[in-house]
Amino acid sequence: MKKQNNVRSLAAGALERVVEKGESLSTILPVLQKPLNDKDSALLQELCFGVLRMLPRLEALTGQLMERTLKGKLRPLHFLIMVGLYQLIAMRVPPHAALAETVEGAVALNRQQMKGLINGVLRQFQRRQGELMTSVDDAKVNYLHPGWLLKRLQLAWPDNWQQIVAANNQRPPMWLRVNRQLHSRDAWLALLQEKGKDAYPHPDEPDALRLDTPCTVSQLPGFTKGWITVQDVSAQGCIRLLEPQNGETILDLCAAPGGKTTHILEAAPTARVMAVDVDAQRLVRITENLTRLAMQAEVIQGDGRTPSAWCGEQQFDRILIDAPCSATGVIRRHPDIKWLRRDRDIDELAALQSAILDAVWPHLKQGGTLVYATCSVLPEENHQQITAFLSRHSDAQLTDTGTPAKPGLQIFPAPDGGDGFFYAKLIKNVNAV
Ligand SMILES: C[S@@+](CC[C@H](N)C(=O)[O-])C[C@H]1O[C@@H](n2cnc3c(N)ncnc32)[C@H](O)[C@@H]1O
Repeated sequence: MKKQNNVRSLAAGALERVVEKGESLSTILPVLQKPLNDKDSALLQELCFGVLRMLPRLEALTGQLMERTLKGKLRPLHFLIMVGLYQLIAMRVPPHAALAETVEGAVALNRQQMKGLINGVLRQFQRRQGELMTSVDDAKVNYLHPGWLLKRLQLAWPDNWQQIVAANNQRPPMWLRVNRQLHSRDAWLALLQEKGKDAYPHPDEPDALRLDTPCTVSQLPGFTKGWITVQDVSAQGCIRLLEPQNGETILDLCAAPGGKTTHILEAAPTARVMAVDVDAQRLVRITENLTRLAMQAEVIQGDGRTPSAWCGEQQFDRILIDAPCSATGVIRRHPDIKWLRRDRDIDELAALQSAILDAVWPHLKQGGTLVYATCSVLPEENHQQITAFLSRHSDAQLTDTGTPAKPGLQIFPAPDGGDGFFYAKLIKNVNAV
C-alpha cells in the first residue's frame, strides 16, 4: 500500500477536519475515497462513521490512556489513537492487524517517531480493556450525544428521547425506491432475488424496499438505468403526501441533490417540475440524478426567501419545501451532525424556514397543495414552525397531517424503519381569507 493510502491515517485526517475544523464528512469523504479500491473505501467510511458515532467514549478512553492530550502538529495522532481504539472495541479486524496498520498510520502522517507511542497506548488498552471501559461507563458518555442536543430531545420528547438517541447511535438500514414507471416493486424484487439478495416491502410506502443487507449500488439491478434509487423510506413519504399529478406545475424548493425531484417525476412523468436550490454545487447533483433516470426538470439556482427573483409572479399547483434543517433525524446516516451543529443553529434555522415558507406561499395557486418537510426531530423546526405559520396565514389549511393543535406528522428514527422526519400538508383555501 502506498504511504498516503494508509486508510487509518486518512481516517484520522478526516476526523480531525470534521471535529476540529467543522467540515462536513459528506464533503470530505468522497474525495478521499476516489483513489481507493472498494474494500479500502468501505473501511475508511466505517472508521470515520464509527469513531464519530462513539466519539465521547473514545475521547474519554484516550484521556485515561494518555498523560497529556496531543496538540498542534501532533493533533492528527490523537484521532489516529481513536481510530485504533474503535477497531479494537467495535470491529472484527484481527487486533494484531488493527494495531500494526494503525501504528503505520503514524508513518503516513509523517510522524514516524511517534510509532512507539501509538503502539504503547493501544497495547495498554488491550491489557486494561475491561477496567478502562468500566471507568468511562457513565450516562454522559453512554448517550454519545452532545449535551445541548440531549437536553433539547429530553425536553421535547420526555417519553421518546431514549428511543431517538438509541436509534441515532445505530447503523441505518438501506432503503430503496423502485421506479414503478419501469417495474412493479414485486418485479424488481424478483430481479434482486435472482442475484441472491433480499429486501422487504414497506407496508405504507408503495415504492419502498428495505435491503436485507446494505450493498453498493453497482450490485442493484438496473441502477445505472434508473430502475432503482437509494432513498430513505421517510423521505419517500413526502411525495405520497404531495400527490403530484401529470400536467401540473410543481415547485421542488430546496431540491438538491434531487432525490425528491426524481420521485415527483416517477409519480407524475409529465408534470412540469422546477427544481430550485441555493447551492450551485449541489445543483449539479440534481442534473446527474435527472440524467440517470432520463428525466427532465427546470433546474434553477435561487434562494427560497426571494422567489420572485427566479420565478417572477408564477404560481404552482403544488410546492414541496424540503427545508434546510438541523438534520437531527438523520444522525444515524450522518453522525458528524452531532459534532457540527451548535445549539444556536436551531433558532437560525427556524428563522430561515419561516422566511422561506412566507416568501413562497403567495406562489401557490388557490386550492394548491404545499408540503413542508424536514429531516429534524426538533419541534422548533417542525410543529411549532407550522403552528406559527398557520397563525400568520388565515388562508392556509392543514390537511392529512396532524391537528391544528399539533400540526404535522413527526416520525422518529427507528432501527428497521425510516429516518426521523416531519411533514405538514397545507392547502390554500380560497374561501378562508
Ligand atoms: C434537506 S436538503 C434537500 C434534499 C433534497 N430535497 C432531496 O430530496 O434530495 C436541503 C437543501 O436546502 C438548500 N437550501 C438551504 N438554504 C436554502 C435557501 N435559502 N433557498 C433554497 N435552498 C436552500 C440546501 O442547499 C440543501 O440542498
